[in-house]
Amino acid sequence: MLKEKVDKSKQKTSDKKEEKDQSELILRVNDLSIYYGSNQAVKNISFDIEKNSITALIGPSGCGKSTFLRSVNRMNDLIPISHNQGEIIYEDLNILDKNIDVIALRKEIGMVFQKPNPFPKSIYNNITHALRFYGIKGKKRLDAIVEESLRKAALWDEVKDRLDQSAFALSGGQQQRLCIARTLAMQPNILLLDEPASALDPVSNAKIEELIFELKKDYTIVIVTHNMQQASRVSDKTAFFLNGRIVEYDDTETIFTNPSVKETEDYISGRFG
Ligand SMILES: Nc1ncnc2c1ncn2[C@@H]1O[C@H](COP(=O)(O)OP(=O)(O)OP(=O)(O)O)[C@@H](O)[C@H]1O
Repeated sequence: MLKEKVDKSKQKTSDKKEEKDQSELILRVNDLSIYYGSNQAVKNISFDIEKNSITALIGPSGCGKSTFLRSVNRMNDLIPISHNQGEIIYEDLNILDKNIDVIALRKEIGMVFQKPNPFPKSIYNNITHALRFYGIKGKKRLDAIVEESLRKAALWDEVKDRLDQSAFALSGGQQQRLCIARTLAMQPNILLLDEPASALDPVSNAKIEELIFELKKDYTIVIVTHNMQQASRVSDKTAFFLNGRIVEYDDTETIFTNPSVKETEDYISGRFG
């Protein structure tokens, strides 16, 4: 759908090998810089994200992780002083291109925030709200999507008998799984998770972590986390951000057992940040 909205001819590449390589990648970040006014929060970062992988973004507070994450589904557009340079290539299109249909983009690239933010509606309507906005109708169809998304978010068994109750009657952990279900209902390709478990109790935290691992089969996940154990347990790749730059990006196992940069080692061993 997103592809229909821009001039495809400009974006095509004729290089077959490159096409093959790209088919295994879902995002390619090229020389991306993001500013708030004159403050450069993200500085010339370049890296690739593979399909159906979990990528953890780690680094001390204020180093640009959330700013980068928000740029992937254009949430930074909501901050008037924010502007950027460079590219984030998704399906041969530059997400940052002004001609991109941002509504369609956010359907394909969903985001879940640190604090659960359900709508002041029933559990059922939390899931169907956006579906109706996108023209998906019919009780049978909506019922099926509600059940499927709640099952995927490991919440169905806990709420199936009270779908008409307010989402606010759920615990924080359940509310966060509802927010994940709401995002999954849109059938996204990529899930952006900004510290999705950090505001939750340890049991809910563990449930979300288990869920993230499960979801990897069907989605590409990019997660910002301050929890080093969590990053090392769930992710395939880890990017270490420092002062707006990616200092090291590698397989998670390498980052956590044999990092090549001293700052990475200092950070993951708790010596700063
Ligand atoms: N809405 C905003 N307006 C202006 N500056 C912002 C805004 N959001 C973030 N910044 C600035 O951008 C820089 C990077 O912030 P960002 O929130 O991306 O870091 P972070 O690594 O995600 O931090 P944390 O781990 O604490 O969430 C910081 O200097 C921050 O002050």
